[in-house]
Amino acid sequence: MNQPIEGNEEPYIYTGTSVHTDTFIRNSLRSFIPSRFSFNSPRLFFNSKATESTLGQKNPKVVFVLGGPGSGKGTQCANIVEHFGYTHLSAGDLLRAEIKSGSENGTMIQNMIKEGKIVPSEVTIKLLEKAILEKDNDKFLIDGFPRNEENRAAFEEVTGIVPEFVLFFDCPEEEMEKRLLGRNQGREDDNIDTIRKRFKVFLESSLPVIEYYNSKDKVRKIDAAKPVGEVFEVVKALFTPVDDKAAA
Ligand SMILES: Nc1ncnc2c1ncn2[C@@H]1O[C@H](COP(=O)(O)OP(=O)(O)O)[C@@H](O)[C@H]1O
Ligand SMILES: O=c1ccn([C@@H]2O[C@H](COP(=O)(O)OP(=O)(O)O)[C@@H](O)[C@H]2O)c(=O)[nH]1
Repeated sequence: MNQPIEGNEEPYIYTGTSVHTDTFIRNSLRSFIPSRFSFNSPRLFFNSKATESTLGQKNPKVVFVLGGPGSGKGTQCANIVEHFGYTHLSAGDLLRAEIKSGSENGTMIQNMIKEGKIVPSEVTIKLLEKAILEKDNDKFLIDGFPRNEENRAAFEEVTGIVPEFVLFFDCPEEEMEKRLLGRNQGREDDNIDTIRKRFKVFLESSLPVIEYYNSKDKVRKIDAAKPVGEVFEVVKALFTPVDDKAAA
């Protein structure tokens, strides 16, 4: 028992079955697993994910909150946090904090935001990962990310996270424009020139992400042009477990 099979000198790491069963599985898998996977990292096989997650053991539940600039994402996230115990991570807030912290990427991020452009995925994903690891919670609202297909694919690849669902706040441009011009948070990008650029980026780059998730039946589209309370009534129903609804 427990003798390595001849010709198999690899260290035994996987502890799920006996050595023989494990060696048999590994030898059987060897013929069709692509060579880029290392047999020294059994976790890559016995995990359902294609690559090792940068989040280690953490496997949080994530809801993406998407919608045009000014559609009310931040406002509704605050309500969801209060009622349902999620942690709110706004990608835009994390990027603005990074500028303020004096980081080496600060100037680049500031210029991108001023132009309404999408910051490189690598930067945003690192900030999101760090925030997820820092918080002692396993339920996150990720607000304003992914903003393009590259963001989406890179995040899934790096973290292994697939969202539970995607909240999409659908709002006409005139309404969003009015809200952004009245937001009054001293944001450098809430001026009419940058707002127009952000709308264009939303239509060209962010809507395809929503279409992608729609094709996977993950999008919950909400009419965000209504007053805050009415929008939240609809949002609330999406977060309330089915059992609770039946009991109510
Ligand atoms: N349903 C709503 N009706 C009217 N104003 C709203 C509504 N939701 C948000 N606002 C206001 O519009 C502005 C933009 O909302 P915000 O939540 O910051 O949007 P986003 O995070 O999508 O950019 C804020 O000043 C907010 O108070
Ligand atoms: O994942 C993100 C989120 C935000 N941004 C930048 O931050 C700006 C503001 O985004 P935020 O979500 O804070 O505000 P919104 O435009 O939705 O009102 C965007 O226009 C982008 O320039 C980015 O590059 N990547």
